[in-house]
Amino acid sequence: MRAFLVVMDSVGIGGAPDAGSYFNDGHPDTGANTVLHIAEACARGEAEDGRSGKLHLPNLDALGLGRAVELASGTLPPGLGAAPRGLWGAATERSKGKDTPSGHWELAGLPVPWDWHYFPDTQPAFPADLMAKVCEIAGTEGTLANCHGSGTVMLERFGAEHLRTGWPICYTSADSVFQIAAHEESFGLDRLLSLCETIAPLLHKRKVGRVIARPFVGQEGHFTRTANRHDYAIRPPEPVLTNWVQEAGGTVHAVGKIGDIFSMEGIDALHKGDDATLMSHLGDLVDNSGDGSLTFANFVEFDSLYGHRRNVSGYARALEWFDAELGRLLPRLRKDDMLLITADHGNDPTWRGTDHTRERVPVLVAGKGAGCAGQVGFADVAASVAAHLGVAARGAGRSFL
Ligand SMILES: O=P(O)(O)O[C@H]1O[C@H](CO)[C@@H](O)[C@H]1O
Ligand SMILES: [Mn+2]
Ligand SMILES: [Mn+2]
Repeated sequence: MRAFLVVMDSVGIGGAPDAGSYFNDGHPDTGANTVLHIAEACARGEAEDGRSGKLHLPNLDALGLGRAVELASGTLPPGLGAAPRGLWGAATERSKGKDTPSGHWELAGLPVPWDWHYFPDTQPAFPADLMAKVCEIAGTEGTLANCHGSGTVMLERFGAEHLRTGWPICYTSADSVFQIAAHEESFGLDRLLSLCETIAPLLHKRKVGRVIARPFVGQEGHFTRTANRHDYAIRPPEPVLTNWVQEAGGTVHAVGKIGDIFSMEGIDALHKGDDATLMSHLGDLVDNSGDGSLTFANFVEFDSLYGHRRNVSGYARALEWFDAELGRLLPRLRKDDMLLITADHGNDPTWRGTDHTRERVPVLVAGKGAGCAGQVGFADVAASVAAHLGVAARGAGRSFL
């Protein structure tokens, strides 16, 4: 018996009761709904780049995706809504944060027990003592940006100046993050990573969730970010699902960003790469992982390549790719395995701004029961995975199995 917990990063389904307390460009997230709005854009023929027509997700829908959107938000997305054959529901987050660590920690049984520190959307956004420390560690006379912004826009605005001055580009978002972009060759990748690692404890002490290194390459007008991004995240303050499973003797495989998000807490093996590579790692683990193991996977490209970039066609393509891959994975599960698909927050590509959107998320379970689990909490996911593996859950949730 094994468990596969798969997070489709940012694949929200609307309906969050507290969406009005979260913002994009100063406007509340009320009404944001990632899956519904993508499906509606597809049905209107407005997502035709590299794909065509209605959103086609037969495998996710057969697990209950369409019905989960309806349960979460009251509207059935066009093209979805088949009668689910497994156990399905919608989960509501209670942590005060619509970012990746908040979502994943709560899915792993630990609602965030504090208020994250967010930097104000002012210029400068960062306190002077912090920037002085960055300069001291980097050995530069100054820094660039010092504001809220989208990473690709930051490179367009400050990339050339960065090459001229050698100063690191420091920016943030609606999340509790401190991001540093620097050129891999002219500034140096190792130097950027060591700067981020050295400054991280100072930020963590102030309850900033993550320092993110954002290396890039290229010349003015053609800057591109590389896969060498690295997140330095606060360590979860209490044991989470990965620890519970590991302490009970099960092997824990982390696929994708999971290692970073949990600071490697309770993780035995790490499998990294772009989403296509991660899917082949997940396939290998479905074929070969041992009895009692937990595989915890995050597929980030929905969010990083399409959600933040407000690219509706790209997001639809990524969903359709994932769905087709899922169709190849499901028949390979063993009869007592459970595969649970969920998400960590929303990132509605039709919404204003470039930040995440506060939403409910789908809970789609293959291999374990059938029917509607109803409205559940994020932490109930951890309790259910633990229950399936026969491991004692110590978190805030209750099993819906
Ligand atoms: O715009 P980019 O640099 O992709 O940054 C995004 O990525 C961060 C971490 O997921 C988010 O907080 C958002 O700022
Ligand atoms: Mn995320
Ligand atoms: Mn994101």
